Amino acid sequence: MEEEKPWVLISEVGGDHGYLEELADIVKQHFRIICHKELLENPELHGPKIQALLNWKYCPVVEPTLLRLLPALKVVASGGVGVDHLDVPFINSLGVKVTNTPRVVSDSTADLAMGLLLASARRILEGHQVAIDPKTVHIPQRLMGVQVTNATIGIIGMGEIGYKIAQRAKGFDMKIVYHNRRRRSAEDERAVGATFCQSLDELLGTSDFVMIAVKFTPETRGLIGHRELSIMKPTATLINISRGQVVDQDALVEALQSGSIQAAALDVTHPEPLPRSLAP
Ligand SMILES: O=CC(=O)O
Repeated sequence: MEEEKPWVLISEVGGDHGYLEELADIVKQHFRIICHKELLENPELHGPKIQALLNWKYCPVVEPTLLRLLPALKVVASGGVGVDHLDVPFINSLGVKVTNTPRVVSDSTADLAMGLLLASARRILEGHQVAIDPKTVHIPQRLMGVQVTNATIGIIGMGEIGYKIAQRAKGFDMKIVYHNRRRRSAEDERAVGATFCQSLDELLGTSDFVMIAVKFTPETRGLIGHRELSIMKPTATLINISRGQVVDQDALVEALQSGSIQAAALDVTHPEPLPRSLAP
């Protein structure tokens, strides 16, 4: 019976930040869904029934004022790996657990990382522009791009996703170097042909593609700034699949404008989306 299902709060079904109908239908098999708007219409009535809150990075729903309306809440279940959009200590202090979905998105994130690398190296977006806009001047040499085969990829952060990127890079005959808090086992290194760089600077100075795959933490905030970008080769590309805040964005814009690096391929920015003035 519907009444017996536990109540779960989600932002909305549909809309910009909401759940797709078909996903909400899966949730409905196990839960009674209540949306944010419905809760706020009568928080005294609905708030105490809610035991779970479904969330993900783009869902700006978990604030202290909201959580205080939910005395029976047991879990905030966040889709994806990163939980940096949540104040985990505060949520835990209310006796509420926070869960995420590690591993589920690792393959697709590694695929995307390679997609960005290839799109940038092979000028796929520029080629698309030429194909769809007859006014674009077609200078074939501009679309020649840079070679991926035999180029060096430097992976910063060799966790689950970083390692999967290395596996893919091996398939492209790339030379792989990496920097990580902990060195991977000799067996892991051998399997993908990766060489450990004790120093980040060494990786930055030798890589044609610098791939940022670190977790976003206070230690990795601003990891790549003016100094780090200045060490990179002028022909190098920076790829970021971590979080926008890992890179000093002003420094990156400057490095690109001055030609101190060649290109950047970004899955993440800060803020997201970028204001029109900064968007490419
Ligand atoms: O950005 C996506 C994630 O953290 O899973």
